[in-house]
Amino acid sequence: MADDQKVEIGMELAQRDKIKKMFPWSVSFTDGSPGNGGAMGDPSPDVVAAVNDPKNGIVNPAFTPPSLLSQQSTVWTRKQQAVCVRHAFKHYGSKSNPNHVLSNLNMTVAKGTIYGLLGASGCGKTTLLSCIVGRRRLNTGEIWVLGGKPGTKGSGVPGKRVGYMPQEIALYGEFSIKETMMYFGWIFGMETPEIDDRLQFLLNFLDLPSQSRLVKNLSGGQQRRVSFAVALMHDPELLILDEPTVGVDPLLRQSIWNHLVQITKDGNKTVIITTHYIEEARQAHTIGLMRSGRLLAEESPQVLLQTYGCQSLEEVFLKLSRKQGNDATANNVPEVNIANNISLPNGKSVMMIEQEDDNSSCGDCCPLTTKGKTKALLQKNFLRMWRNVGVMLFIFALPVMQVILFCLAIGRDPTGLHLAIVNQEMDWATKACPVLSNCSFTHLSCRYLNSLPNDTIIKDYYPDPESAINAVRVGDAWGALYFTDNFTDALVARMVLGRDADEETLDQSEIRVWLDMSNQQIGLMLNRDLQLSYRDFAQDLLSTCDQNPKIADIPIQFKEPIYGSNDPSFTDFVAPGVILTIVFFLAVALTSSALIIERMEGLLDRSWVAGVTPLEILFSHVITQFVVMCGQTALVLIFMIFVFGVECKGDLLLVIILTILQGLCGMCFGFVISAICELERNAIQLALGSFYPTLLLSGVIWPVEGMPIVLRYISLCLPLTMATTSLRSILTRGWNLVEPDVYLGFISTITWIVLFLTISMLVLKFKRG
Ligand SMILES: Nc1ncnc2c1ncn2[C@@H]1O[C@H](COP(=O)(O)OP(=O)(O)OP(=O)(O)O)[C@@H](O)[C@H]1O
Repeated sequence: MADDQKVEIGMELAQRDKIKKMFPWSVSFTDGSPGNGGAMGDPSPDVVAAVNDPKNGIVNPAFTPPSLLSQQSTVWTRKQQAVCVRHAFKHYGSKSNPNHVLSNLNMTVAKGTIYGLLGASGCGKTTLLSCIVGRRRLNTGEIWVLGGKPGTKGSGVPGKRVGYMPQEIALYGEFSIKETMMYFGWIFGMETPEIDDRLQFLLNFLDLPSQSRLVKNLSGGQQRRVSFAVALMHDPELLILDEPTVGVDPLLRQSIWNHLVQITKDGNKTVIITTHYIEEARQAHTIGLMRSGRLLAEESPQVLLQTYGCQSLEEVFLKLSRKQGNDATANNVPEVNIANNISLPNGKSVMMIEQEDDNSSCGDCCPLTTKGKTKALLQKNFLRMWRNVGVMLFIFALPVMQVILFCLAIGRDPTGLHLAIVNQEMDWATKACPVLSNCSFTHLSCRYLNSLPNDTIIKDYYPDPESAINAVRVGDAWGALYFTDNFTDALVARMVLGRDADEETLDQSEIRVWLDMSNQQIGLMLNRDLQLSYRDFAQDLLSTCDQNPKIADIPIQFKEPIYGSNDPSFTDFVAPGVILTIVFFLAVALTSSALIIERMEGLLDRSWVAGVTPLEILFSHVITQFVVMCGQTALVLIFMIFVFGVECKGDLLLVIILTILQGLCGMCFGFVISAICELERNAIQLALGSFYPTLLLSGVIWPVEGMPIVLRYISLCLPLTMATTSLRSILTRGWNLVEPDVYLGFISTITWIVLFLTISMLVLKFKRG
């Protein structure tokens, strides 16, 4: 050990004794030896005063520029450290198969210094920084940042006291450099002119291209510099930079380091920086050499070089790594804990008093104004949408297209259906219906055939029943009709004789039909048309013969329906559900990946670290989506009701409100997906996967009353079911809010909105592990 170091340690010990004697109840010292560490409760004002009192031979570096520090040793309280990490453990993966990344790591960053965190790839540097800025939480251990634990009121994070440059680029590609700066500047509560000034400085300093260039069009190195500029934007107290010099040319790298040295000179700014260029870290005041989740050493570069007798920091690192490797092989991994004995820029050692933070001393960490942040977040959401033409088209063209396709493709009666007809009364050779000699009309079979709707049915004539049935079998026709050669006489006899008609007469007067019922819609429609045509034919016949046409009817008379029409269409039944499904799932599609994309690009974390809360992020998305939703709802309803004439008997305002609420509900469901899923792929799978079950179970395409009883209850619990019933009641029955069927749809939708929002809030809040 060098002589001057021995002297310092002697001085430190003397000072420890001095303070211990003065304030034995409130302080303790840690020196890395087991059992000699830990916090000791709140500092007494006397301790703080004594610590700051030059008469005690103690200087607080928070108030003294490191460069001006004298030969005295220094005692710091935890409040005066920029960052302090104690016994940090962090693992990824499950408890049964954990990947240990931080293992009992201690780290102390003195205020007003540059701390270079060095280590091999994958040793846990980014994880450590993520925990410091509150992006992740330790499994055990403690972290203090600027006097408070990350995430608490007293800490600098999240908030404007910290500038964070993550390893990912974490910038919005659709933004120009200026828009990027505006966004983060507003989030940090800066005024626009202030941002402009700072922007000009950063453009020059970091040699950035024109401020109007879009970030996505910049080179990788330029993007990293913009990311660095964002961290510097608000001139924070603590800069945490994860590899800011990657992809930066040596000249600019040097000027970045010069800048860092410059800003830390007056002792008010602190920098933690990771870099793979180990030698550039010589300019740091303290170097933390990290390997396998712990610090091998934490000292000034000069002390490290001297202590290990090396020419370069790389050599020191290799030496320490080998040493740790050997120790680990011997199953005796040493814990290098020099965190309580910190080196200052002037090469002096500093002791630390372990002292709990005082959260009330928040000072300048007051919350940022929500107004600026909301402005920034809203502008960001709209700008991202506006710059992305595909998204814009998706947002407004897709609902219109879906409505048009629905109205054109669904609910209309099929046409052009082939029927194989065998009419043995007809002249097969001429395919003509001879006029009866004793009557003014043709055979009744021909007359009946003429009454069939021509647009629906195409008549194909066959000579015998076998060939007609075969035509159905091979798919040439949807059904076969057979008239006996005595059909007309038999039918007349049947009508005249009534109940006295014999079996043969009844048999001969029957029209025999074989239908292909493999397609229910077509089968049922042919069945209906054949029967309705018979009724018309029979009524016509009876009136020709001066008889009451009513005799042809079955004795059930359907009066004018109370709701709907006598000829209801499938479109009327499905339209309400389709309107809501379109709006609901478009909202799901839009939002289900919104947060994931930001999270994957590191943007969500960056905004969080800057002080944006999950609530504010959700709120900004809700507002943006609401505007979009109004546009989509207007388009869907205009096309459905005014262009395609879907009936709306009720209050249009209720229809609009319910549709918008359903859109909001879909959006909130999208947020839940977005919050739960890590990957966009998973979110898409979940959103698509939920589409069909919801559609099938919500009574959109088939009445809920047709489901087994258990499914009915499940169905009623889904967000679309009651809303669909409600909308259907408004549109087709003209009901208003006093009817249970209507107001239950509103209540169910609002309940789901609240539920989804709460779930996404909770997931967003507690997800960071
Ligand atoms: N989200 C995660 N889930 C699981 N493992 C992770 C996750 N993030 C990091 N790891 C693992 O933790 C270890 C440390 O990663 P970290 O990114 O902290 O290293 P690093 O020192 O920053 O590396 P580099 O210098 O290459 O950036 C690595 O083994 C990495 O694979």
